[in-house]
Amino acid sequence: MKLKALLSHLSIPTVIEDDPLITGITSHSKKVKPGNLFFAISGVQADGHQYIQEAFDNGAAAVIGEYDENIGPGVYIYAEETKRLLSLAASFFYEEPYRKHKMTGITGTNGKTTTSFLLQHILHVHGMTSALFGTVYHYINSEIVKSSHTTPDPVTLQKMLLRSNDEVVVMEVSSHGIEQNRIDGITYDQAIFLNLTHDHLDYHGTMESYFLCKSKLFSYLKNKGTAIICSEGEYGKRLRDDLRSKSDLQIWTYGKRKSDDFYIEDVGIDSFNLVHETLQVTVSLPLPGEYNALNTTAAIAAALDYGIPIKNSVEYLKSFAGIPGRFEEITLNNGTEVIVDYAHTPDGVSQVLEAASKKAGVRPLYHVFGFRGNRDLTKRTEMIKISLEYSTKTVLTVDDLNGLDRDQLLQETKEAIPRSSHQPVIIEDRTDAIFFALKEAPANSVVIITGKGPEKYKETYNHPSTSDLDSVELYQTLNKPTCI
Ligand SMILES: CC(=O)N[C@H]1[C@@H](OP(=O)(O)OP(=O)(O)OC[C@H]2O[C@@H](n3ccc(=O)[nH]c3=O)[C@H](O)[C@@H]2O)O[C@H](CO)[C@@H](O)[C@@H]1O[C@H](C)C(=O)N[C@@H](C)C(=O)N[C@H](CCC(=O)O)C(=O)O
Ligand SMILES: Nc1ncnc2c1ncn2[C@@H]1O[C@H](COP(=O)(O)OP(=O)(O)OP(=O)(O)O)[C@@H](O)[C@H]1O
Repeated sequence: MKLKALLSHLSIPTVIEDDPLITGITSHSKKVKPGNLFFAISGVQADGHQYIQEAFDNGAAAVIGEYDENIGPGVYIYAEETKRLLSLAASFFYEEPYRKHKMTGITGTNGKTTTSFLLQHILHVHGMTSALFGTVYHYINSEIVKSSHTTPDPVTLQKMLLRSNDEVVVMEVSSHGIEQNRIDGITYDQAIFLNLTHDHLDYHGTMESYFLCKSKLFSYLKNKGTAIICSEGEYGKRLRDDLRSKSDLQIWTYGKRKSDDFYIEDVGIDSFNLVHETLQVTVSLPLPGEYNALNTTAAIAAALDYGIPIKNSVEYLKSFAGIPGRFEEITLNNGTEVIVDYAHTPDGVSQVLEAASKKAGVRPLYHVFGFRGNRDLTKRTEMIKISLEYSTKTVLTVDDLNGLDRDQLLQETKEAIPRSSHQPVIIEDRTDAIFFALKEAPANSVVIITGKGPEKYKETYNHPSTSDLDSVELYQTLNKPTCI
């Protein structure tokens, strides 16, 4: 593609003489290959304008930056909002690959992974191929691809859309992805709003700006595209009302009220009732908890929008095999049930502990969790309070240091503990904390470990490169009953 054609698409006015062939697009100077177009971006950690010389040294054909002065030895083009332009340029360069697919974007504080797995399962059993881009992994052309971001950077994202030959692409869309324009240059057929609760305030500052960011996903819908909105919670209702007043979208709500287009009732341990128009069906819960009845309903509604009858989806979900680290269960030799879950927000922890305590009934419930360094500090006290409320014993440990000093994270964790007669136990090493809970919990109890799900431990533990489930399995092995 020629540079001038690309600039014209981006509506960047310029009078340059050269019109070099652009061989690729990047915003990282070290990834520049000869003939690439480099976008200089001012980021959180670094300023791409400092690397323009390096980009030219590596063979950049041209650079687009936000400094209104000629920088470097080659073709430099001034433009505003290089983050947005990078995404638009990548989409145009790869010939708008979203057009090959039916595109689903899923956003919300919690439940994106769960809902995307449920929807993908329905699509597959129905015989539709689908890609999945998300936190646990990306899945393209029936192959698993490692995921470093929930919503990848724009160039990676456009390459993935190009590479995928799948009929549908189901994408988790994070608020970071929206805020950083990673999804610009994509138009969605359907978008799902799951919920909005306390998280990421270190990044968004206030719930209001977090909401405005999340709701922006719906401006990427095509004309008459479908908005599927959970109307539980104030933000879902607000989004529904905002969209109803100013768009020509098909808006479907789901929730616990009869006024919802998809209405759920009688959520039990194993099943719930779903009502849509004149149809009433009993749905077997693919995962425990009322929140999963809502996630399931979102997936069923999305599938219906793609032409899959509700009764079929309900049938297909009976063979759903679960999701790594989302209410993943293992039973110990002494009858104790262990649940590994990814809950890492106050709402997530509250929802999963409610489901776990229903499971436990009168049996003791032990909860092991910790916090990630350098992340939203303001949610921590609330999470500990919720844990103390539901659990017989709370064992606090460390999640990931994420660049923070271990002692500092422990100090911050201690400071987050609310005054209460019922206090948590603190055990620094995560594996030790898990072993402690498994040993201490009487036979036939329930132990829930939250925060990391399937992720491997990183820098902080005595058993690095294991996951919570690995630690539970290691405990089982070490405590095998001996046969006489
Ligand atoms: C805070 C944040 O989100 N940062 C993301 C952002 O980085 P940035 O633009 O601030 O980049 P930067 O590191 O400051 O560098 C600025 C520019 O200089 C360039 N540079 C830098 C160094 C160099 O040698 N040469 C060079 O050209 C960089 O390529 C970049 O263009 O854009 C990058 C490319 O898209 C992301 O990789 C990076 O994600 C960081 C690593 C990250 O951890 N992000 C997390 C918080 C995130 O995005 N998470 C969400 C899920 C959240 C959730 O729901 O839990 C996700 O979608 O994954
Ligand atoms: N609808 C929901 N409402 C509240 N909590 C939920 C909901 N769905 C899932 N959770 C909780 O949140 C945890 C994370 O779920 P999931 O991975 O599906 O969310 P996510 O939005 O993809 O999170 P992330 O983007 O951080 O990976 C689950 O393990 C569960 O404890």
